[in-house]
Amino acid sequence: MTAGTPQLVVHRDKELMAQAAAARLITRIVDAQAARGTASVVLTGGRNGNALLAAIAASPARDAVDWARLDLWWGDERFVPAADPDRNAVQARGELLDRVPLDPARVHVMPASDGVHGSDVEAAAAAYAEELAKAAAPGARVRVPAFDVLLLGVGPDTHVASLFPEHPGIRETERTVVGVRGAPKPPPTRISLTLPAIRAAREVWLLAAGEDKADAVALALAGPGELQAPASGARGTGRTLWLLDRAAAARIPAQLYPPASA
Ligand SMILES: O=C(O)[C@H](O)[C@@H](O)[C@H](O)[C@H](O)COP(=O)(O)O
Repeated sequence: MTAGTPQLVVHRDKELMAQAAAARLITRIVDAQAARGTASVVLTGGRNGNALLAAIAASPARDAVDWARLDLWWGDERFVPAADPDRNAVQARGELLDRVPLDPARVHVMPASDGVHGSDVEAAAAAYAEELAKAAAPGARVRVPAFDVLLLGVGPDTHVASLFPEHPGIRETERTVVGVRGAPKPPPTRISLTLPAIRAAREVWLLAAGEDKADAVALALAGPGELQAPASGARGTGRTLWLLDRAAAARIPAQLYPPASA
């Protein structure tokens, strides 16, 4: 199996999926910190990403993480005021980030629409690209850190982060962050990492649960191409992992994955 080949893990239901993903993420962070002294994780918006964070908050094993030596980034953000409950960062704080001793300087939120860039979403995206570039390893081809784990929720249209089918952002090959206007999922204005930035991650984990994701998961794994199915273009340099519940996995051709785990 090559690094680009997705691995599928299918759980009984979305609650178990969130708990197992939380256990997996805690372990991955602890391992990265043991190996290199630090870890970096890219968070996703959406219900499944939030459920994963809530499961970490509820896990006694969360105390195994050295929270002060963890960098957090975002894969995408809704471009609304900083305190808006629609913000992915606000939701992440509510589920987990306010309950663990993170170093605030290592929590790299994407700019908000009431920040220094005002309503200029392109300037805001460029500022985030600059922040990522400053944290990149010297000589890195794509100017972002080598994220240990990059989380992505998968939308019912196969979008990931705020990269939607046939939208300009999914075509981006140079920039690491783009401003998005007219997104089909509200709110319409967003900031997103691009596929080149996503593919710089060591591990990309895609999360999908529920019957309404079954067609999207089957389509993305059939590999029609990233313009039509952005999720099919999301892969890590070392590993690409799809974390699913049975309902979301229901339409995957049986030959594509080993027997379900429970
Ligand atoms: O800002 C966002 O809305 C997201 O980052 C988006 O890409 C999300 O992850 C998917 O739409 C899946 O969302 P659910 O997990 O809620 O289905």
